[in-house]
Amino acid sequence: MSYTAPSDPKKPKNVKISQLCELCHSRKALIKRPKNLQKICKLCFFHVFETEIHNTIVSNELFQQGEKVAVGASGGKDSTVLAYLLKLLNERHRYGIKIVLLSIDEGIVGYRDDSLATVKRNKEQYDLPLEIVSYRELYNWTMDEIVACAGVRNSCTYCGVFRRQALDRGAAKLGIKHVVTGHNADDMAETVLMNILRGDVARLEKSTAIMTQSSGSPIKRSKPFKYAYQKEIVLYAHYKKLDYFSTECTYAPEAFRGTARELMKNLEAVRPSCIIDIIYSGENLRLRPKRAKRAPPQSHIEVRSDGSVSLPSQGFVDGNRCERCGYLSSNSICKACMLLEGLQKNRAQMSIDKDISVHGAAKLTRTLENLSF
Ligand SMILES: Nc1ncnc2c1ncn2[C@@H]1O[C@H](COP(=O)(O)OP(=O)(O)OP(=O)(O)O)[C@@H](O)[C@H]1O
Repeated sequence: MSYTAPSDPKKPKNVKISQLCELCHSRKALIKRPKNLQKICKLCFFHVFETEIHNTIVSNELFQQGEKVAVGASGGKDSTVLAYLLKLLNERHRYGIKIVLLSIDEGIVGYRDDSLATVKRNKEQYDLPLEIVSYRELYNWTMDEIVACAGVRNSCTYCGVFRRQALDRGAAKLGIKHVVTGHNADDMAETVLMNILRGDVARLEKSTAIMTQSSGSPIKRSKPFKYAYQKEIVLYAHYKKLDYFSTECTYAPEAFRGTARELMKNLEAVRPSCIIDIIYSGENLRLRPKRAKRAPPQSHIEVRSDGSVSLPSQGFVDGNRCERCGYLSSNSICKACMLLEGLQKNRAQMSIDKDISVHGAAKLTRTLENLSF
């Protein structure tokens, strides 16, 4: 096939045809796309990455003109790129949305305080309003205190339940009904895999939805990065020189999620498309209709053998309010309040044990190790 000389005046000299970008055929390829191994230049990478996110937004009709949207901003790579890109695409394609950064301060010293400093800089860099809501003000606990009381094993469960509710409450405070998060394709494939491995069909059914809404809540959540590979998000942040916080959470990810993540990484190394393929499989799974007869509702918090926590399920009623905190909840008592109750009991028990302990710190350590809900 004959090669047509590019019209790009910046065409590099002394570059072999095989080294040229596979899309524009004029600039030198610098990036091997993790998604499809295509060799492309930096500008074409920016263009395809931004276009793919725009296509996801448009084809799923994520936004409406005039809508106020809160970006769940943690200061990490995903949400930083999301905030930057949404602002860019909103201006370029006139979505007509109003973007606000919404950060949750979980109270993890040496981690969240540093990442929040990044979000505060992003606020200035992108000229977007920022709202910060803390676990301390909502629950009177910080994650550091929760881990000291309940151990590190279930920290992700506490943090996940509290963060979901905190994002909802933060959005409600701002009069916003749509929260977007930086969950990416890797996160989604990992969740599908985890639910398959656990046989958790109820969660499996919902795990690939781009837009979700908790029963009883007026606030919807969406994931514009549903099809974006983590490695491409990192490359984009790197080449755009975005200011983000790259330290992992002080508390390790939930044991089983960590294993699923490792498995996903190994699969991706052999077959990069498997991330999208798993999402595609999840999207097309059709589960058998549920049988009318259901197991009696679980009335206690169960700790599974893999270390994860299962919360009791009750009859779902839309528009309900939690009897304790008064916030919208599909259950009579919301999950956050159930977890808080367990924590309060543990705190009381711990202080009794501490008082009567003859071995002081050793006894307290033993108590922490034996705690379960
Ligand atoms: N403290 C927080 N405040 C606001 N939003 C958050 C917070 N933590 C997580 N999120 C939202 O949930 C998404 C997924 O969070 P996760 O903890 O999996 O982090 P992640 O994959 O490392 O993402 P990121 O790189 O944005 O931190 C984030 O991209 C962000 O939109």
